[in-house]
Amino acid sequence: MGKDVIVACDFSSAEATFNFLDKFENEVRKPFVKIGMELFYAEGPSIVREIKRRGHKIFLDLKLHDIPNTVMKAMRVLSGLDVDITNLHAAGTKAMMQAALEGLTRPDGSRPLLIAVTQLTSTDQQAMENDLLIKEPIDQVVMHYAKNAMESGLDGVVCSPLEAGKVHETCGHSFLTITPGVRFADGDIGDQKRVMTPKAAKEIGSDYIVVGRPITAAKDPVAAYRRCVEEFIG
Ligand SMILES: O=C(O)c1cc(=O)[nH]c(=O)n1[C@@H]1O[C@H](COP(=O)(O)O)[C@@H](O)[C@H]1O
Repeated sequence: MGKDVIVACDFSSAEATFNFLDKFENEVRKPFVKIGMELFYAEGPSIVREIKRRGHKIFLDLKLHDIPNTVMKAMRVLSGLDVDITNLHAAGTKAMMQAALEGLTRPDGSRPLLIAVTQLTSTDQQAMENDLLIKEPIDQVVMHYAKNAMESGLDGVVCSPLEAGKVHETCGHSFLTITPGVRFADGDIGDQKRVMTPKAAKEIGSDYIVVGRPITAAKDPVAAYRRCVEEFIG
């Protein structure tokens, strides 16, 4: 899979999601779709099958974080869904990540890509220090979690584009960086803290950008998607 723009379909129903995806029917590049907690909790596994049937690649973003046995068994269930990428929190430890990988691997050896969330892009240094009591600089924490994920056999991390270059330096260029926290230069940041433009994310070497509201809340979502593709892929 090459560089791509992943569209976060943070909607509360299948109807709203398909109304949105219908707008992209004539696009040459079919959007890579992220299904997150809101949509998955509302519609269940059937939404994954329906979006897949329409020919979209899928990143199932449920951010698992629990004891290793629970995550292993949950991942075993998710391995029955035909998704391309799924994720968990690196903070769950290496033991949890290894158990997740075991659960996600199907009897024939195939599996979706497994990606670890490092520090959420809505977290800044101040929140890390005050709320989480983590005193190290945020990029060092991200690199440490990225190394843990790599040593656990995962395929990459979710981080801010700000950290993507350093993750590749630390973990190699085939270790994927999937980067939310993306905003146009003239856009509203909202609850995100560590942000970059699609163009800057390209320059720093992100493999995928994840973009939600700048596309879903735009007056013309297709134009906003094309702008992301143009800036990030060219
Ligand atoms: O795992 C994620 O996708 C994720 C991790 C992270 O650190 N930050 C983050 O924003 N996300 C997701 O990326 C999307 C970003 O959406 P917007 O802020 O609307 O562009 C949301 O669906 C988030 O759940």
